[in-house]
Amino acid sequence: MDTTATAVIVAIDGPSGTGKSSTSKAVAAQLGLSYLDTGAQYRAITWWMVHNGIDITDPAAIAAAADKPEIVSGTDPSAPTITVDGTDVAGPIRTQDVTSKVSAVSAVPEVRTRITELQRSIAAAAPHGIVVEGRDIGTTVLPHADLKIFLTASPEARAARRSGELKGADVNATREALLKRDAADSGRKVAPLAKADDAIEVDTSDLTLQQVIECVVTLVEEKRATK
Ligand SMILES: Nc1ncnc2c1ncn2[C@@H]1O[C@H](COP(=O)(O)OP(=O)(O)O)[C@@H](O)[C@H]1O
Ligand SMILES: Nc1ccn([C@@H]2O[C@H](COP(=O)(O)OP(=O)(O)O)[C@@H](O)[C@H]2O)c(=O)n1
Repeated sequence: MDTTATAVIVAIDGPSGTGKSSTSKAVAAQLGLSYLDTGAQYRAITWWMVHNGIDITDPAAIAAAADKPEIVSGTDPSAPTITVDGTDVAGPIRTQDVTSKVSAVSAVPEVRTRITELQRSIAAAAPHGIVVEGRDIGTTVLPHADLKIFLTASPEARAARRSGELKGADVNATREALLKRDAADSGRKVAPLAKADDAIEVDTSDLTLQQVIECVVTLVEEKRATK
C-alpha cells in the first residue's frame, strides 16, 4: 500500500518552554506518527563543535566543520534518540554550556543547510507521517506541511516551566537566558524563529499540557479526514 499519500506532516514551532517537545511527542505517540526534535540536532552539532575544540565565536570555523559530524535521530516518539558519530549524546546536549552556545552555532548558514537537508530526508521517509518541532519548520524546512502550529507562552510561564526542570535554577536568571536566546534565534539572517503566515497560533500560558495535546490532536485528525 502506498502510505505516503496518507502520511500527514505536522510542523510545530515556537520559542523555548512553550511546550513543543512534550506536545509533539504525545501527539505523535497518540496518532502513530514519527517524531523529530530538530532542536536536539542543533544541540548535537553544537556539542560536537565544543567537544572538538572548534571556536564557536568564529562562524568561518563552524562553517568549515559543519559537514563533519554524523548526526542520527531516532524518531519513535516513545523513545527518541540522538547520536553523533555513534555516541549517544541525549544527556550532554542538555547542559547549560551547550544551551548557551547553540544559538551561535545554529545561526551559521552552512550548519542550517546541512541540518535542514537531514530534516527533510527524515520527514520524507516517515511511513505514516511525522510531527517535526523546532523554530523554522513551518517557514523553511517543511513549507508544505499539512498542519502548522506556532506555540507561544508568556516569558513568566516559560521561565517557571524551565526552572522547574532545572532543579534549583533561579527563575529570573532562567527568564533572562530564555529571552536572550529568543532574540538571537529571531534576529538571525537565515531561517529565523518565526510564525508561518498559515500557522495556527496557540498561547499555552493558561492551558495545561493535556489541553494543548488535545487541541493539536483534534487539528491533526481534522486534517487527516480531509486529505
Ligand atoms: N501547557 C503546559 N503547562 C504547564 N507545563 C507545561 C506545559 N507544556 C509544557 N510544560 C512543561 O514545561 C516544560 C518545557 O516544555 P517543553 O515541551 O520541553 O517545551 P519546548 O520544547 O517548547 O522547549 C516541560 O517540563 C513540560 O512538562
Ligand atoms: N528548527 C530549529 C530548532 C532549534 N534551533 C536552535 O536550537 C536551539 C535549541 O532548540 P531546542 O528546541 O532544543 O530548545 P529548547 O526549547 O529545548 O530550549 C534553539 O535555541 C535554536 O538556536 C534552530 O535554530 N532551529
